[in-house]
Amino acid sequence: METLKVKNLKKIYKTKKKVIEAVKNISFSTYKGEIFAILGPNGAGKTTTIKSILRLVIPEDGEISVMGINLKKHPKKALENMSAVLEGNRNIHWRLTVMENLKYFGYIRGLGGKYLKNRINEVIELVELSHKKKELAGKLSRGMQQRLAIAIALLPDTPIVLLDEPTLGLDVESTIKVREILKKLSENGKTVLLSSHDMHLVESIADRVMIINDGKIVAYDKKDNLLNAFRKKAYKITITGIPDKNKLSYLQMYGNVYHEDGDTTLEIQLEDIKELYEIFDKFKEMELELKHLESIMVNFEKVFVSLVQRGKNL
Ligand SMILES: Nc1ncnc2c1ncn2[C@@H]1O[C@H](COP(=O)(O)OP(=O)(O)OP(=O)(O)O)[C@@H](O)[C@H]1O
Repeated sequence: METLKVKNLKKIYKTKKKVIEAVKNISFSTYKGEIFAILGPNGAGKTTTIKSILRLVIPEDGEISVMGINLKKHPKKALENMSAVLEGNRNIHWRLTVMENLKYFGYIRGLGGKYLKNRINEVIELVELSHKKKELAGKLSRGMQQRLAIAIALLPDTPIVLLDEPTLGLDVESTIKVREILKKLSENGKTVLLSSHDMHLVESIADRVMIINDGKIVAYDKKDNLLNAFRKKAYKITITGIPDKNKLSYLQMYGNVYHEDGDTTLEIQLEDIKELYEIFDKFKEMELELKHLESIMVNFEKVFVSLVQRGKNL
């Protein structure tokens, strides 16, 4: 079931000095029970996309619907279906305890009575902060504060949860905890939309990924498809021995060359698998002996760097 639909989103910021096209023309959908990650370098437009969905910024163009409800026409109704954890610590009150924070923000959101009491117990357990109920939020570790912010956002039990850089600045242990929480949310049928720089987070939990750069979509697919497409085109070729300088510089035109156990290894990325056969023909011609061929192990970081920083297409 489609939960969010974003079509041709455009957002321009105008400052005195310049006009910034933060989001140029972005379209995507999210579905029930999935973790959808927006990945991109600094300034790519991730936060702007999330804020547009939450109507915290008003886009110049595009259509957004939330659970089938048009956000522009029925903002209140559409927004009721989403909760969000934005960057920074402003989501919690440092001078209130964990419990007080949950009650306070629950009341602000119009929740109360039995529902709020039960829901507080559920979310506090989910984020594993039951043992810190009476602790001042300001005294918690950064990771626990983030878990509290997530718990607060979850109080209204909405079908969609948006998180901007949920693991930014967290240590490894807290990152793993947040990862587990997000996984549980998706297993419970929620749509989890997150933005991140954190390749490990995306690799470990995202179902689908949208990579954006400079306000535009660079890739939009299932995470496994992105990894597989890349895997098919990245190879490590070992050549027997160490060829002369001329042949070495020829190899270097193709990619990264290094020596290992008296042999020579070439790492290449191909646009098309056909190129591999052309390379083998050329090797024959140059009397280079092919010893071994294997696909390179790829992680998401490699996919990301290749797509964004080198501007290569899969
Ligand atoms: N309020 C604003 N006024 C002017 N320009 C802005 C504003 N907010 C964002 N921008 C600019 O819009 C572009 C996209 O910013 P955005 O914060 O959406 O990117 P991001 O991918 O979330 O990056 P980061 O990871 O650094 O937060 C950047 O060039 C940024 O400088």
